Amino acid sequence: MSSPTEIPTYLNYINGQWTPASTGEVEVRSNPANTNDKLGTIAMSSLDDLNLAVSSAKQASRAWKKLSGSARGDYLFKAAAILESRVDEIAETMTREMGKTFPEAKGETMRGVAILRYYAGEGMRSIGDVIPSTDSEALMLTTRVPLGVVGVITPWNFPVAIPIWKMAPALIYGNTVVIKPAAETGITGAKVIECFAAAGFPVGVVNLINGSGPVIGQGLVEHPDVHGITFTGSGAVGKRIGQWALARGAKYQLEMGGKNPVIVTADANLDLAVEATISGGLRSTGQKCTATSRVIVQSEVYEAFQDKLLQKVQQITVGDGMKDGIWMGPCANENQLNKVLSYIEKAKSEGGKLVAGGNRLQGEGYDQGYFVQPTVFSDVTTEMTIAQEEIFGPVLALMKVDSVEEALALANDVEYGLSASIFTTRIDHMLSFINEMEAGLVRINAESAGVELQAPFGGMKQSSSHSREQGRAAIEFYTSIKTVFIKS
Ligand SMILES: NC(=O)C1=CN([C@@H]2O[C@H](COP(=O)(O)OP(=O)(O)OC[C@H]3O[C@@H](n4cnc5c(N)ncnc54)[C@H](OP(=O)(O)O)[C@@H]3O)[C@@H](O)[C@H]2O)C=CC1
Ligand SMILES: O=C(O)CCC(=O)C(=O)O
Repeated sequence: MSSPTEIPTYLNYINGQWTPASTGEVEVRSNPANTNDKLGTIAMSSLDDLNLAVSSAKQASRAWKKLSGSARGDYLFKAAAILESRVDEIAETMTREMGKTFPEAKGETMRGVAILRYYAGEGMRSIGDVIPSTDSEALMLTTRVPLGVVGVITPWNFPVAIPIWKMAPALIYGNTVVIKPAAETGITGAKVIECFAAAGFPVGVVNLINGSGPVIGQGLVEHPDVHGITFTGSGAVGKRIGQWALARGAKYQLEMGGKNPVIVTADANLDLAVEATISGGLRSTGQKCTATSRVIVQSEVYEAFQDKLLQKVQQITVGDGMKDGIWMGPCANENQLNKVLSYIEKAKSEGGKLVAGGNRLQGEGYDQGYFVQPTVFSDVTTEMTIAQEEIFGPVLALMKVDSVEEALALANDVEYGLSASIFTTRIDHMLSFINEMEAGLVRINAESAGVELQAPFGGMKQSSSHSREQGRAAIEFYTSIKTVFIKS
């Protein structure tokens, strides 16, 4: 642990240089498992700094887009190798900066490596179609061109994977990038960019600017030289970003919240369903947009499922994610802790039956951190706040239904539509679920979280701007189609 006078300062990365903010202001980052542990400071930038970052990205754009896809891919392969070589150090920074356990942080960092390699390969794949022309002497085809400068605004909950799954496709398809990571995880963000810098990307192709959302985030969205904005975070901020971007004709992509259900039918393998509910709902302290938060169980197995679930929940070890044997870390920050505690109080006052947890953890090892017990409510009904709003914490709401039809109606009775799971052994239930569930990601006999980098990811309803990230789907956002007609 460093003393406050020794902590390092993480600068912006603009035009190939590590640069302090013109304001001279910094913000200290501390460990949510132990707030006495200070990791370092990040720059709190101004719009002047942002203008420099965007102008550097704009200047780099012409030469970057002229490179072949395979040449751009080589830079991504180099960044992947460097990130992989620093996996332990970057994962430890992530754990100390936002609380996720070290094994999870390591898994996420390796996922970043895999995403970089996947998109490096994209530089060699087809980007268009040949379309028969009505003129037999002409050739008609589509190609794709980059947007130009892409602004990337990312949250704190996946501080390596999300920046990379936005930057890697932006770069491989020929865009230059200005990223503003959540200030909450500005140091992890800076370390990711160190890997890009060390990979030797041409000056200005990748720029990092730390600062607050309302200043730097909004400034990026409103900047006339930023042609595309990709955002993951809250619905409230996302919707405003969409409006600002639309108002000036910029392309935008928003990934926002979820209120993801798991349906457990009477014929389900209950042990499997319990494992997946715990993993999907409580890993990362429930701070995933894909986290399970509603567990809709058929009445025949409701009591048996609840008993098994509670037994497993009691075994969860909560503590500092750097320690061996800890399964669940703290909430990422004080706001998150307070948000979770207030939803717990609301659930109690609205008639939810608290059957596990419900409190902030106190005592040795807990007092300097933002720890909350894994919490389960039973007898939750759909009009209750905890059945409707995203909590982003380790809280599960159990709901009882009499039929699979009722389960599906309940599962769809929210404004979100990101991910959903069903546990069943019956093919007719699987098919009803696939057809009727209003979610971008439907999973059968598997937890609601867990995204594969090569598949499209995104939500329906209020969960996204209806675009998809990751896999080949990313090309749709990061490029424009150009239709070409050639005749001699
Ligand atoms: N879908 C998901 O994966 C996520 C969902 N959330 C949900 O949002 C809740 C609140 O979390 P929070 O971190 O406050 O989420 P925000 O939506 O505020 O933050 C996400 C990103 O947007 C930036 N931002 C904030 N305000 C603006 C703005 N006016 N213009 C442009 N960018 C802005 C933030 O910057 P900065 O933080 O540096 O100010 C951060 O980089 C969570 O409890 C959870 O419910 C949160 C994170 C991820
Ligand atoms: O489930 C996952 O792996 C991805 C979750 C995610 O994208 C998010 O929480 O923002």
